[in-house]
Amino acid sequence: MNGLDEEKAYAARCDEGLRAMLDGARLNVVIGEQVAGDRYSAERLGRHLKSLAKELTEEPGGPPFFGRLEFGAGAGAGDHRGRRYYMGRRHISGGPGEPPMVIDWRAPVARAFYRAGAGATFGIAVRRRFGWAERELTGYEDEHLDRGEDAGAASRIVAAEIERPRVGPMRDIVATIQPEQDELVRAELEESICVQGAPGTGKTAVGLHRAAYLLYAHRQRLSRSGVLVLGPNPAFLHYISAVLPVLGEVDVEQTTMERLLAREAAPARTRARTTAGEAKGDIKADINGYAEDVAAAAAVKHDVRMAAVLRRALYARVRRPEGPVTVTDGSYRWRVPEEELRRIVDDTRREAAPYAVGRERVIARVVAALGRQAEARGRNLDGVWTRRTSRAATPFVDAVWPDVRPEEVVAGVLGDPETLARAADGVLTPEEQAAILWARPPRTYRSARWSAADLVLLDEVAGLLRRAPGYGHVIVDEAQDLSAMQCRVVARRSEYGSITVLGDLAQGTTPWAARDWRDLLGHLGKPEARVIALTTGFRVPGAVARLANHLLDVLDVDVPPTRSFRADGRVHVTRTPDLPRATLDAVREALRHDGSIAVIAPGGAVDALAATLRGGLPGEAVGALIASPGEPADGPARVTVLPASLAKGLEYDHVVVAEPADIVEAEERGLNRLYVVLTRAVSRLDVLHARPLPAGFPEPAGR
Ligand SMILES: Nc1ncnc2c1ncn2[C@@H]1O[C@H](COP(=O)(O)OP(=O)(O)OP(=O)(O)O)[C@@H](O)[C@H]1O
Repeated sequence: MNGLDEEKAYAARCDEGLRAMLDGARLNVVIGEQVAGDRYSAERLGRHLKSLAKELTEEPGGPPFFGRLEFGAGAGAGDHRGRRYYMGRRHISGGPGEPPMVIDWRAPVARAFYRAGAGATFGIAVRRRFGWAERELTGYEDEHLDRGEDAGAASRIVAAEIERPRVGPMRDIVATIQPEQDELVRAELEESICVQGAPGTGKTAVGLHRAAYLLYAHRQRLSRSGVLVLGPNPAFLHYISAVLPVLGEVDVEQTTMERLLAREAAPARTRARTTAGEAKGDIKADINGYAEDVAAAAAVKHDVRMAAVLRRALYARVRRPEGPVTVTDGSYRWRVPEEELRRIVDDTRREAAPYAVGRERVIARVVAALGRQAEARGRNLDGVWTRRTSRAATPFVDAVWPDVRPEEVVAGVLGDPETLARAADGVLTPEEQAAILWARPPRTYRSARWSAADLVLLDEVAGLLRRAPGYGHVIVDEAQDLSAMQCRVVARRSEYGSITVLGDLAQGTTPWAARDWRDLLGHLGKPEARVIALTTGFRVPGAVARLANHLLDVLDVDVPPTRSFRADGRVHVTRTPDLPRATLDAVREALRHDGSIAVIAPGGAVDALAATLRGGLPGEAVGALIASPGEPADGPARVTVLPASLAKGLEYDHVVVAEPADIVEAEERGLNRLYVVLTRAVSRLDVLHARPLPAGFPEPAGR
């Protein structure tokens, strides 16, 4: 048998091993349900075994391994001296008493697979990478690290994986994680990190693999507290949704800021209208019927000063006690004098506990003061007495420290000029106050119609009222677009956990997008987080990277340019008098190649372009002419038409950009939007324009 046949035979044994594990897990579920001593333990054991079986069943039929390590006999190999390990997406057990057939890519020894090079071999003699076509093992590549060989990223198999045409949702990168990415994936759970990465450097990939790694390394802790992944929009979530399940992790919550807030909010808040405009991040949406000042209102609502305004508005409800509290208790009357009540309220405020906790404390302290008098007269202070006295003291507490809902506070601020003026005095200018005031306030807070920005304000107040439990780890993608107030939403959910912040200052497109990571990290509650730059692009080819780097010069952000990993690919910039016709021609040309195709245009032009393409393309390509990106392109239909505002985070083999000048002019950070759009291309980029190219766009000559 030659080497490849031997490896194929091993792969076949691994498949059997995996099947045996699955059968065993299924059997255990059955036995577990029958053998447990009592119903409680039967249920617990059953649940545990079922989740193990589910994890195994979620495993798609991918290759059982992607790499192999052979450690040398030298001291550098430590405990691994002379051993051989296969690396795969998941662990495959050997027979009883035998070592595992495949080691999980997250196990400690796998670190050597990703990081070793001729400079630091980690004791490895030979690193082998396997090439697969679907389930068929097609070849392998050896690097004799002990002889100074180190193909690194120039490995044929690594290059083929990175340059492959893209179809459907995002895939995992476990076979080809690069050393600088692995460092981030395996950063300690306690450490919060911020990854500034140029387009296509693998930020999203790193974030998702970090989630999978942390769940492996800290399973118990994180299965209690949870891991949350926040993405920019539902299309992006759809695009990334398959990665973690493929890695065996099915319990990670992946959502957007709006969905998180709408779900966690009280029923009244879920009536928030997230209009199509707002979902796109286009804040010209109609909030409370007054479209004109919406951009100005959103800018103020997302400003961190709103936190101070809301705090003041909430605590303005706390009143100075007037008069004593008296409670009749049988033939006695107990009395707490006004002076003592004032002390209780003042002391409680000084303690700065959440508002609802403060209220509980005031009740408890008033009851304790009454109790001291009762006890002195020999009363027995049992539970009944305490409950009755608490009830008697409640009208007083309602007057000085009222129970309140977040909706009441926010509606008070947005709906009543006087309340707002008091809370915002010296914080917001009169113009800013006018910008956020409802012109037609609702009759009560219950009938208020909230905007996406209002959800953030409601969450801020909810956070002032009581502390939310939070997550063990939060991963925030496209974080540069978060406002200060949105950062505080994340901070509240990761106060006792850590975060991974992923983003690119050059891709900031919201009016409040960050220009400096330190400010943003401060708002996220992790000012000390390490900021690491990734600069090697694995998506865009060299020609696209050069074009994007040109644009970077005029974007006014301090980020390093991209170096493309790839020499292939091409860019065509074409002036045309007939944009729809030229788009159709470009898509026809693109259909001659493999992979996905996107036509990215200003929002207003999408419908007309889609209609043109539908009219001019063969039937089978038409099925996927959709405005919702990220959906798997089934069959031969491979074309997506999407607005520039939805392109963030996505990638397509062939990208046709229609009219860059219109994309730039459509919004305040239009040039950043264009930068995002241009960097979606994996292989080929067509830029079509009828109007002159926007300022900052390099002249076509020379490319
Ligand atoms: N080590 C790697 N091996 C193979 N493919 C990789 C690697 N790193 C990244 N990629 C691929 O490169 C592409 C870009 O990665 P990803 O989307 O994570 O980048 P990003 O930095 O989030 O990009 P953007 O800022 O543009 O959204 C993806 O297809 C990803 O799978």
